Amino acid sequence: MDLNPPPPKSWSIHTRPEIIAKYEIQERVGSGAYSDVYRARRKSDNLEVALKEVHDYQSAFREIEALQILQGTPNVVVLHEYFWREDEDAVLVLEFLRTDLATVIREAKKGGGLPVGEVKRWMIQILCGVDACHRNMIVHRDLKPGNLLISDGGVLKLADFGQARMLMEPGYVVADDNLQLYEQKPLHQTEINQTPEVAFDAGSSCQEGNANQERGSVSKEEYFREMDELKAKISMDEIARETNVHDENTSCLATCTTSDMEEDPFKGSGSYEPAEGEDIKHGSLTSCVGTRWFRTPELLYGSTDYGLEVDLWSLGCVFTELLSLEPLFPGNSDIDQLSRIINVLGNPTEDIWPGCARLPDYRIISFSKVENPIGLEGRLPNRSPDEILLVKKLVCYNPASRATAMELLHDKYFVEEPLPVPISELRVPSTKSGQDEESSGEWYDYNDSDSDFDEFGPPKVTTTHSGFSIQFP
Ligand SMILES: Nc1ncnc2c1ncn2[C@@H]1O[C@H](COP(=O)(O)OP(=O)(O)OP(=O)(O)O)[C@@H](O)[C@H]1O
Repeated sequence: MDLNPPPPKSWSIHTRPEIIAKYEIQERVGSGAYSDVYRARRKSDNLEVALKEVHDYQSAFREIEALQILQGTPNVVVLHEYFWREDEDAVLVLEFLRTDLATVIREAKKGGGLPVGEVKRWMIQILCGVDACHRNMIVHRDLKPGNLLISDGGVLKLADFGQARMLMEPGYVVADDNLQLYEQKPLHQTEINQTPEVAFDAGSSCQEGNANQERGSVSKEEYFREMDELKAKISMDEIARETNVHDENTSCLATCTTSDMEEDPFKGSGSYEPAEGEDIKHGSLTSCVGTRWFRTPELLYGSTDYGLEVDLWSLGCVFTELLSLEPLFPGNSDIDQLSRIINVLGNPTEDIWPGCARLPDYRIISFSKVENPIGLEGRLPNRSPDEILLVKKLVCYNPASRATAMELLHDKYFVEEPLPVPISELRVPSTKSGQDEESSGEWYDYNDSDSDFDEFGPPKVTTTHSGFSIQFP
């Protein structure tokens, strides 16, 4: 007897003729804030794929745009094609990746740790993926172990570009004097899925008579023209929606304006709204991005003109987790998140982080002086000085001081013994287990445990001309 309930008939993906004509949908394998993901087989050649149905327009647009630009990059998930008809959710056809780095970490914790050679190989692959994004001026904004998917052969791929932003016009690629290392990155070509032809369903299907017509690969110019048309269409829709989205200068913490005083001031801390209302031309981005545990201090203090460096902080948190098998800053609210960071790194000041005092929420929330911050050494007690140094290059207050992905790829850590193991020797879990941030069951393990927030006692809230200020004793 089959104990699994039949899938609800209302799932729109099951009723889309253009999709079921080409793909046999097998099971739902995951869901996120804006999407449902299904495992499926392409009928023509039996290829296993992931169908990601994205329920948010902007998130779908961002993911498609970023993945198109990054196509052919070995450490970024492959987008085979996508379907996007008017008035329906976008469905992205992605290569299917069975597991992720969160599962690797969880398994390692159960099974006695990760050998240094494996840690290095995972790190190199992540760095190659992030470097490819940053060369194209794409900021991912949601790097975390659960978004680093892994193929059966051990190739790690950045995924979930729903919050990604392009910081420059498409086509801009950062030059690098030393491309050699990037090209020589020690990936095994045979293990890399060949990038398939990308078919554009969106542009054609929006036009009468062309629905569901694949057109094969198109030139870059044609692609950007299509994207421009799509953007114009989206912006019309957004006008209607922007009346009730975040103000572009409003941070998660800064939901605490005077008019919101009757509401819980920490309400915004769990909010991961898509970055609507952003004005990239004027350098204004939302600070409500990413998953809290991996979110930078500048975002927590409400910055709206940040850059690629936000990914580098997240990368440092991921690396620390690979080394310690514990999340570095598992905050349970944005304020708790900041307090955990301050307990490790000390209070941020203009001396170590020029410009911090000008961040929107820097004066709104102040913490008592932490006399003896435990430092990253304290969070990585059994790791080598080289490993701690590597993490320090990323997990530092001043965004300008964070090392780039390319700089880290050149770090001597990766060429010293023990050397990174070949990809074929990585131990790859055969399935995925749960999620890696506060929405997961694991969150409860951290929720009441060592929250530094508990130590602060009740905050003192004072009304100011711009809102209010919160002082922790
Ligand atoms: N290509 C893929 N192959 C296999 N599983 C995938 C693939 N892409 C996504 N998934 C799984 O589907 C789930 C949701 O995917 P994803 O994180 O991309 O969606 P999201 O709505 O953007 O999520 P989030 O809430 O993290 O922003 C995750 O568990 C992820 O591991």
